[in-house]
Amino acid sequence: MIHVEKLSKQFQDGGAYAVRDVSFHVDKGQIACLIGSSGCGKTTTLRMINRLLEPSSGSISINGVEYQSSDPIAWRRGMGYVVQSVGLMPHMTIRQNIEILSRAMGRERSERRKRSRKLMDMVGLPPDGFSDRYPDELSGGQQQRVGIARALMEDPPVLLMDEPFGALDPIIRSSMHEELIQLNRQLQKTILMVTHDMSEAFKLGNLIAIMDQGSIVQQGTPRQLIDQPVNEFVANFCRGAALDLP
Ligand SMILES: Nc1ncnc2c1ncn2[C@@H]1O[C@H](COP(=O)(O)OP(=O)(O)OP(=O)(O)O)[C@@H](O)[C@H]1O
Repeated sequence: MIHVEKLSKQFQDGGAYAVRDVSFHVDKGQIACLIGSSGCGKTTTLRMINRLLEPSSGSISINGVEYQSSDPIAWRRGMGYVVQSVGLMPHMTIRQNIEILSRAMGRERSERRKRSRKLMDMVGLPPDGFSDRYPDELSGGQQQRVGIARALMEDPPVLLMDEPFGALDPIIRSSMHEELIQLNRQLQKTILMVTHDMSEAFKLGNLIAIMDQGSIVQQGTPRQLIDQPVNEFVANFCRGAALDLP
């Protein structure tokens, strides 16, 4: 579904690589996690997939369509993007925030209403109580749910998530994890998530790619990484988080 091949990014010609020769494949319905320490190239990889950044080299395809051969706007509409800061419009109600893209696309009001209400229910924000509230009247976890509903509004097959739960306290974070797993069982989206939390990656990811200095050091299922780490760096990453695995 998401196929990335030898993707690289240098922000300056001849400069250091922010991302170097990154390749991975995420199947439909899977959740893949990119994990690594700060500055290792996770966000840059996600931004290239969303075409917010032009790769220096390499290829990306979604469902067999190469990004070079597709229109950037159409490409971006095929994926929802959820970021840690959520980025809700403070002067718009929750419903308006969720509907923002479909309104810009000229979808009919009744169709929009129906879909945004369904999504609010799905992410655990009953529409009768939340539709007309403003973002600053919601908790961090509730705002994050709005961000997820907004990303799903146009029903994109792919969800890109950049540290979506990073700002949440551990208890809310854990319940958001459960909800994301449930949601994905229902919707069968293909999710690529950036995190720096290995427990989160182990809990959510069918595929985990550990990055260091722009490159993937190892990728595999949680079990593969724990049982066959390629080096001490991977073993260290897995050590603490592995205790939570069944
Ligand atoms: N616009 C830019 N211009 C120049 N260098 C950049 C730019 N954006 C990112 N970089 C550099 O690219 C490297 C990778 O950054 P990136 O944001 O992808 O890391 P990250 O793994 O997402 O980090 P974090 O976990 O801290 O968000 C870093 O060295 C960063 O300084």
